[in-house]
Amino acid sequence: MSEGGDNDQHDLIAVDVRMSRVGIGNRSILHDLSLSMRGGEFIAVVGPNGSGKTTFLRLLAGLLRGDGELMLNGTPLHRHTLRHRARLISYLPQDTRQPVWPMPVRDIVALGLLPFDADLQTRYGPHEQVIDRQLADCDLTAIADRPIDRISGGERMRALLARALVGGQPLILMDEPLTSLDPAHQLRLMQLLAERAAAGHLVVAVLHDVDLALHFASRVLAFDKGAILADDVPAAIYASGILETIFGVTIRGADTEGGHILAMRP
Ligand SMILES: Nc1ncnc2c1ncn2[C@@H]1O[C@H](COP(=O)(O)OP(=O)(O)OP(=O)(O)O)[C@@H](O)[C@H]1O
Repeated sequence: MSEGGDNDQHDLIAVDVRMSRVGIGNRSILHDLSLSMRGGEFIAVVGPNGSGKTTFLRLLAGLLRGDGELMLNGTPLHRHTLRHRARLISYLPQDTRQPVWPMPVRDIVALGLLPFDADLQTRYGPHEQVIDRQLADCDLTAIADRPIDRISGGERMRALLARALVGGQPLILMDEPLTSLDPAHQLRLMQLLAERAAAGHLVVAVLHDVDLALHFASRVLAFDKGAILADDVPAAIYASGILETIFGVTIRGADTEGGHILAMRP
C-alpha cells in the first residue's frame, strides 16, 4: 500500500545482481552485470535503442532469467512466491499501453491493489482514500469515472502510472514512463518518483530524456550493446562524456535561472 498503508517493507528493499549472461533463446542480450541497488535510490537507465534496457528491467521483474544470481532482500528472486513478488515489485512495461476492457479509470487504478487484497470488490471501501490520493497525484480526479478507452493517450498513460504506483511496492520498475506525457506531467511524475525514492523505495526507470534523468535521478546506469558501460552519480556521468559517446550526439549544458539544463545537438 502507499505511504501510511500496511506495507512497511519499502525501507528494506535490496537487489543484488551478478549475471554473466542473459539471453533470449540462443541470443545473448546482456552480459557481465554486477551491481547492487538499495531502497532510497532513484536509478535512471539510459542508453541507445536496443542496448538492453528493457531486458534489464524484465530481468529485475523476474520475467526473464539469466546465468547467475539475482537476489531480492537476500533471497533468489525466483524463490519468492508470485504473490510476494507482486507485493514487492511494481512493473510498468513499455508495450501494454492499449486498454483491453473499457473500465473506468478509477477501477484500472484500483487493480494495482490486487496483490494486497484479492477480494478487491467486497473491500473496495477501505481502499477509497488510497485510490483517491493516487488519482489526485496523477492528476486523474476529474476523469476518474471515464472509461479508459475514451481518454487521451497521455491521460491513459497517467492511469497506468497510477495503477503501478498505488500499491506502494518497495521496488518500482518503469520502462519509459514519460512517453506521451506533456512537460508539466513529465516533471510531476519525476517529482513523484523522487519522493518515493526519498521515502525509501527503490525506483529504476528507463528514460530517454537525458536532461530529466540527470536532474532527478540519484544514480545513472548507462547501457550500450548489452552491458553497463557506466554506473555513477549524474554529475559524474555528465562530466565523463559517456552519453555523447553512446548516443553519438553532442550534449551541451548551461546554467540558467531554473538550474542546469542540457541540450542535445547532432
Ligand atoms: N524477444 C526477443 N527475442 C530476441 N531478441 C530480442 C527480443 N527482445 C529484444 N531483443 C533484442 O535484444 C536487444 C535488447 O533489446 P531491449 O528491448 O532490451 O533494448 P532497449 O535498450 O530497451 O531498446 P529501446 O530503447 O528500443 O526500447 C536488442 O538487440 C533486441 O533486438
